[in-house]
Amino acid sequence: MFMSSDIATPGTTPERHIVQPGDAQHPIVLSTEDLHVFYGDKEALSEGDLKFARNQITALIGASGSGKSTFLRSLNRMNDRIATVKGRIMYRGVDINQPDIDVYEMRRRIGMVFQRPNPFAKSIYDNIAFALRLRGITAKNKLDEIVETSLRQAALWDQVKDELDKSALALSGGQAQRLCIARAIAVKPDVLLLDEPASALDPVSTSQLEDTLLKLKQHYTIIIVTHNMQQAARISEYTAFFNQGRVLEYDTTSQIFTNPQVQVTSDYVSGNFG
Ligand SMILES: Nc1ncnc2c1ncn2[C@@H]1O[C@H](COP(=O)(O)OP(=O)(O)OP(=O)(O)O)[C@@H](O)[C@H]1O
Repeated sequence: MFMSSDIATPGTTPERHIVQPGDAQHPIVLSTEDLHVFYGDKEALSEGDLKFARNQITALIGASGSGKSTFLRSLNRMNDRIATVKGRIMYRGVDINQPDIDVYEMRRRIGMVFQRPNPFAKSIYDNIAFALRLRGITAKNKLDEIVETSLRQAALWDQVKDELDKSALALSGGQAQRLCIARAIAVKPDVLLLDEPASALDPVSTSQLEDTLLKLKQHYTIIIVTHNMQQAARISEYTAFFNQGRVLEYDTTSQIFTNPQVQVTSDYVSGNFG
């Protein structure tokens, strides 16, 4: 089932065009309702009500400062200390933007990978085992199993399996970013948020990361901020176009790139803006 809402007067292009995802095969896992984000008294995000469907990749695109990271970071409450986030963030029927939510546990379900790879100054193995031990998993065979599975899912196992004791700081940028993905998935999240995860990577590492994400979507719901249009087109099913703190267009990625309904989206994806 697809829900569409346009705001337009006859004979003009719409100001906004929102087609939300979701069907029996891809039910909605996460959604935002009446979301507003303020830094001090400045409203950085006002119209960003989106739904995200299971086992799909959604790309968030838009010019610098349009609100993509603000939106993404709100989804697992990374903005709690720096911004006021009003509205509902519904995760599997629960509003996680409520004060009584266990934020630590919520972030286990909704994990995040940042722009710059940020491995801990520990061994490759311990980068993954660290959070597991904190959660009470201490049996060596269990830790070994999860470390291996996570590294395999992140497409890093074959490259590092013989040097798990090596410092993670010695990995290349692309490998370090895949280690950060392995670390995020080791705690068995449901949703993965990625904020420009390839911006510090070379083209080969970027391509490997994209292949990894395409495999990971079998298990996770993925939301990715990217400035790279080709990347959004290559990997995502849905794309949201942000402009000045509002989502102006949300639709299937093929529609956004081949037949955008809003003029500003069209200008942006064709490179005439931003
Ligand atoms: N910590 C902060 N304090 C105050 N204002 C902020 C803060 N972070 C972001 N903003 C402002 O909020 C608006 C949206 O910023 P945001 O980083 O979400 O945009 P973006 O689309 O992710 O940009 P970029 O692509 O450059 O990362 C901008 O006007 C920005 O200056």
